[in-house]
Amino acid sequence: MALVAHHKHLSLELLLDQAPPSAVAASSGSRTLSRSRRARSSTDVVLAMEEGQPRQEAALRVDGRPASVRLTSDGLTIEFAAGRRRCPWPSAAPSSSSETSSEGAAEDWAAAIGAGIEAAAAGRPKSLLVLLNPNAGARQGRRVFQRVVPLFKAAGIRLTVKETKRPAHAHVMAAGLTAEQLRAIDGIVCVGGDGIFHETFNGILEARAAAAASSEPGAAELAALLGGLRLAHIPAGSTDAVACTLHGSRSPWTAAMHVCLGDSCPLDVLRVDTASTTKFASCIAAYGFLADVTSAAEAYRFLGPVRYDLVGAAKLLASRAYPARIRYIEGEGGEEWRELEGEFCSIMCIVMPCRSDKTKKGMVRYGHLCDGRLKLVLVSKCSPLQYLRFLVHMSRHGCAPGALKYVTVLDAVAVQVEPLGGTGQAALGGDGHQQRPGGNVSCWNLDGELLRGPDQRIAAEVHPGLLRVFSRGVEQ
Ligand SMILES: Nc1ncnc2c1ncn2[C@@H]1O[C@H](COP(=O)(O)OP(=O)(O)OP(=O)(O)O)[C@@H](O)[C@H]1O
Repeated sequence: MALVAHHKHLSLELLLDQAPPSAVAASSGSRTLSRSRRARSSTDVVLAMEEGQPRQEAALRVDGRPASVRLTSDGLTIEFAAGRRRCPWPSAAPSSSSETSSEGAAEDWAAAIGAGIEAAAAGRPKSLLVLLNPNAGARQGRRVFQRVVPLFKAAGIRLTVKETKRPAHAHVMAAGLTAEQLRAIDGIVCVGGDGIFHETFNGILEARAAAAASSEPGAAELAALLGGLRLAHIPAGSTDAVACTLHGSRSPWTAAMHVCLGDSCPLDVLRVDTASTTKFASCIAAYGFLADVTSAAEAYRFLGPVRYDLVGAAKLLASRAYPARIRYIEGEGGEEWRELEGEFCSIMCIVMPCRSDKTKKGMVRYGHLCDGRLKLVLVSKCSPLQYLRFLVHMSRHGCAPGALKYVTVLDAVAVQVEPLGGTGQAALGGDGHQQRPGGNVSCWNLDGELLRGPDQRIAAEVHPGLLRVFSRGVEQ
């Protein structure tokens, strides 16, 4: 039995093994069961039922995307996501409401369609933990989240919301999730900037590694539950490179829609080891210019996101270069370590394309979410004007090999960096770097979070698909 809805812009199809009994009895051949009326959207849908078309699968899809159904006093309400050319998703899920011929028929249809959705939408989450940073970006985290809550409600998703109270709180909350708490959720939604997403997945991966290494009873289950979690980023921060890269848009509705629809894809993660700690980055590990800007901008947080532009301009004029020794294994079938040494304004290990308002096509234009590689970008010592040229070029075209003489771009799977300023050890001062006898030492910036500590030598390696995220990648 198939339920088909016709509309000039939409196709809606419900495929069921078995029709609801009373609905089948009420129909003969192909007939219109109910007529639609204008609801919250301008979409008119006519539901028609066709008999004698046995199908193997059960699904309710509108334009190929899963939809949900609710039985209200008005009749059936079918809610679905419709893409638009300029804004990928609408500001609220459009719905179509249909008047049914009788209350009994409406109930039968609601039950049948609901069963179809259950069967078709196995990947859609039912319950989510929300970690919200109210101080992210322009302190609009709560307001942004309230605007997308109706989407989660429409999709029938239960939300448990926890706000962060201080830096690193998301890390602690994620790392402290018990097996019982994890069994009750299908994923974690991070609301804020790249920082809260970074802290959350670092907490998850840290707890997962500890559980995997433990022989305690229940540790294996805990590791499996942590490994099965999907993460989402609803953008409300300063840069929001994670959401921009996962969905090609900085829209919170787009990000929320991908969660509601249960989209899922693997994401590469960079493991960064220092002598004393292990951290993970999903976007970028950067030494030099970016870390100096992030570190100095901390003092101007009250200015909001504009602090990065102001501090960035000052750091550009100062244009520091840092001596370092770099070893790397090339991405294309490489096994041997290669080595180079020099003075660099910037050393960047870019894991995902890193799209943002400043680099709309990505810092790495043709990068992937899960290709097991990073782009090693080395900007050799240069003048402020040359560095500005690099920034403008990267913002327009991304980092590509051979584009600028003083910029080296390499495909790699593993990188080791040893700062050679002074003793190779940085004691971080207020502005993130400190003059040493023998040269300067900067610090590492992982997804916008500074890697504090005296020893800035790192060994970094890409772990393909270590995380799962609510995304389908960027649709062209
Ligand atoms: N309640 C809180 N109060 C103060 N800081 C917090 C709070 N919750 C999280 N933080 C910290 O805020 C920092 C930035 O968070 P986030 O990335 O979400 O926002 P952002 O505005 O985009 O920040 P950034 O520009 O630094 O990336 C993180 O280092 C995090 O530890």
